[in-house]
Amino acid sequence: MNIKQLAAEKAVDWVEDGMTIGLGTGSTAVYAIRKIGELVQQGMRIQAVATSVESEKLARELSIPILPFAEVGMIDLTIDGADEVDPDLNLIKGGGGALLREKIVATRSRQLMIVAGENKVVKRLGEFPLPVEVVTFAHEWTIEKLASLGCTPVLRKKEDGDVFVTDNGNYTVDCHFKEILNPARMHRQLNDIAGVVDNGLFVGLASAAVVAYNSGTIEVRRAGQ
Ligand SMILES: O=C(CO)[C@H](O)[C@H](O)COP(=O)(O)O
Repeated sequence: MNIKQLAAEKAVDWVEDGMTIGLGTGSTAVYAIRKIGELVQQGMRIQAVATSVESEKLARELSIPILPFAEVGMIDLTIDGADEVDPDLNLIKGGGGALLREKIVATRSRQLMIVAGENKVVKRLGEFPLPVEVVTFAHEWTIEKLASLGCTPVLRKKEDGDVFVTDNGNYTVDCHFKEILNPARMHRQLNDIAGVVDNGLFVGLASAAVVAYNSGTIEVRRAGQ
């Protein structure tokens, strides 16, 4: 079993009968969705919301009931991946292009549990290029503003060379900072730019991280510990 699967399946231990679950996006979160699908097959009563079109499609294939947003009060538990996790459980997310929906779901969740291999754990955020979702209108100007914050911004493209468009019809700009000294301040500065919809810094949102190591051990880190 690879470390993504190890972490993701461990996190599903926290899923209980009757819960509303937030389904994350990405290659690690997929393992959690598949495991949750098995629980549903076994008769556990779970309802879910998804953080991307892709995750919703997989959930439906696995017969996981997807709730309309209007019918959801609080989400009990969201299980999602991350691109970087720092010692305070601040995160960079959005490598898979779903940061906005992931953040909306995270902020509606009693618990956000991050699942990650040890390679995602860092001392300081920023080595991974920070994804920023921007509206398409005058995105060239928004990119100039992003550069003024000290990063090298790169408009995300697909392998075929076309610009990557998010599930929300926006663009993603990957901002190469190398290091982000103050994630909370950077989060505010980025979202203050007109044209920015949101950015991939998740500050103070994660309640726990399940980290799997190549040795096969699993560590559960809790926020504030
Ligand atoms: O934030 C995300 C998608 O927007 C993903 O959770 C993040 O990119 C990690 O992906 P993976 O598990 O494939 O490494």
